[in-house]
Amino acid sequence: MTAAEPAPDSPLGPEPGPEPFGARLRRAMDARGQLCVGIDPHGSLLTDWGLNDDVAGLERFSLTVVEALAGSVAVLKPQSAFFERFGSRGVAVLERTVAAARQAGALVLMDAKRGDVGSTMAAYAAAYLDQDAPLFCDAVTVSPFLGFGSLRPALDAARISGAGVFVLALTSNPEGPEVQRAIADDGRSVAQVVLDHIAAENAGAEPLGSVGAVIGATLGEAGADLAVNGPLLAPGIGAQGATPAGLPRVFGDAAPNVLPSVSRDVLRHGPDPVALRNAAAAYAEEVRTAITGARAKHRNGAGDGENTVR
Ligand SMILES: O=C(O)c1cc(=O)[nH]c(=O)n1[C@@H]1O[C@H](COP(=O)(O)O)[C@@H](O)[C@H]1O
Repeated sequence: MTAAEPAPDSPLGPEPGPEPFGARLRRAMDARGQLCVGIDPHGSLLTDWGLNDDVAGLERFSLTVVEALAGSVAVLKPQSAFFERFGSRGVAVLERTVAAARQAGALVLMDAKRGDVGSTMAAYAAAYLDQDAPLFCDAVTVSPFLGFGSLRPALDAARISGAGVFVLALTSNPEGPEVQRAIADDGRSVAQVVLDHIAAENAGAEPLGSVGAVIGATLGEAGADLAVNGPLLAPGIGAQGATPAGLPRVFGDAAPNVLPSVSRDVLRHGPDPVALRNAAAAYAEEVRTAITGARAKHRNGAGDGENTVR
């Protein structure tokens, strides 16, 4: 029995669990727009902001982004690597960044891309998806390339704590296809196998499942069935060359569930909080225009549909 289930003989029925991540994300995207801003404290950005590339600079940078954006952007996505490079003091800054962002009303997606054998995956789940953990987040990115089943401890922990899990499927980097487009024994691509597992996890969830897929906005077209009933994190906008206008072509009918993500192309506007906020708001508006425009076109019978090819 998991912590979310009632005792079989309980006269009280099930305790209401925490609200699932998918429902919280849907509400946040409806209220704030479909946009995730990455907190990626590159050394070069710290320098451009007039900060030292040290722990104090890291903290100033990260908390400035939180202060500027956590009240208006649906999701903030700290990239763990940029904090880990400073060792335990960097991780302490990451803890404070996550806490401040959640406190200010943003959902926090930890970009950690963890993946390991199931027994070790349980420890990663304990690190990010247990409500009592110092680094507890609303969601975390994970890698399925040790087999989707190896992610089970994270999927179970997320369900119990009302958190989300974003599974890499078709990443934005040019090296991804050699693994992700490889064809499995049954004729599906590896990415499609991952997507089908995600769809099974999200079956019946309303308004949106809590297991997401990572699909690069850079792909041009997905070439996979993206109907997973879950959020689709779409990194690669801005510095990697993708644009909000290109989203309908990649995501087709799944566009309402897309969470486009931008890091450097928003962060470069700092340290002025107003400039950061304006840059994020401009992206959120571009996304809204692209997605509502594509829906209107679809209603008039000219939908894209490229995303449904297997
Ligand atoms: O999981 C991710 O967020 C991710 C997946 C992916 O396929 N491509 C990708 O760029 N990312 C992350 O998204 C961010 C992109 O940053 P920018 O290129 O500066 O917008 C980085 O933190 C990447 O690690």
